[in-house]
Amino acid sequence: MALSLPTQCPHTVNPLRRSPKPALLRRLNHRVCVVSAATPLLQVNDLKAKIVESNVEILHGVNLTVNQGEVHAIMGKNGSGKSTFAKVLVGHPDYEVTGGSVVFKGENLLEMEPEERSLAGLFMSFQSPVEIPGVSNDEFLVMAYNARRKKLGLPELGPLECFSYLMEKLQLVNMKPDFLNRNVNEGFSGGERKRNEILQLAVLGADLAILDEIDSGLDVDALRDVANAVNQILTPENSLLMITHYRRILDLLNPTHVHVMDKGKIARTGDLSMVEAIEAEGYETVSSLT
Ligand SMILES: Nc1ncnc2c1ncn2[C@@H]1O[C@H](COP(=O)(O)OP(=O)(O)OP(=O)(O)O)[C@@H](O)[C@H]1O
Repeated sequence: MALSLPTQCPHTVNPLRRSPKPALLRRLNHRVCVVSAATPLLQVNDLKAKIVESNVEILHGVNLTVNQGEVHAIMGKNGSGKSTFAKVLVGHPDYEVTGGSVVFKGENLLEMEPEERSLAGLFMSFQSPVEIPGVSNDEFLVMAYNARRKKLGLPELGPLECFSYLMEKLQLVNMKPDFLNRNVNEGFSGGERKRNEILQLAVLGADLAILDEIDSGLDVDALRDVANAVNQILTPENSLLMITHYRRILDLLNPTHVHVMDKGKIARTGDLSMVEAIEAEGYETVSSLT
């Protein structure tokens, strides 16, 4: 079966979010669609990258533009390069960029160190969040948050202000305060680690949040909490790039764009209707069009 072109405008308003500033209202396929001012946040052009250790190229020319206020989902077969793409964006040392460009907020992202990328407003939640033995969650969050405030030219928060700020964010992700005293991810269950990643995102804030399979291993209540929190974190000024295999989270986060990655490239871009076709027919449907 051939995939049809999107029947839904990729800029269709997410009812759970504040509307982007409309530059133009257009009626398309009987749906009202807000075309945003389209301020680019991330511009990836023909990005190629290899594994440092083996010299094997995994990304063979990725093209992607994420504008402010957009929610993008990347799907694709196991091993198609989704996580590699996300890790290359945050500067993971296992990979070397061999071609192409990445511009983030008008700056050459590839020239920045991983820490600079984070301070510039890029956040990534890894598929398997790591433990940081000996560092408590609250110490870690306060240190990282104050570093980001410093970068933004804001004064650091003192212990009392930090405590109330962290409590507010804990409530947002529906986590118990005990988690603040525990070492980062040490002894956390798989689902607790994922929730803790969203706590980090809520505390630090981000212009672009990359969530790699944040939904894997979450029970239904945790998935709802995580999606609610992410929907509250999203504004018309920031954006989300999520990697997922499942429709459940897409229904909760209502992406403006859905991409399918295949063999290290974005093979197809559409909307949620494309996910229905994939679920019915599998990824071969998409591959056959590339
Ligand atoms: N550091 C590495 N060392 C060896 N092989 C790697 C490394 N990183 C990625 N690969 C290989 O690159 C390919 C793409 O991996 P990647 O994790 O990006 O896929 P994915 O699309 O995220 O898959 P999944 O849906 O299973 O999570 C795979 O074949 C993987 O084995």
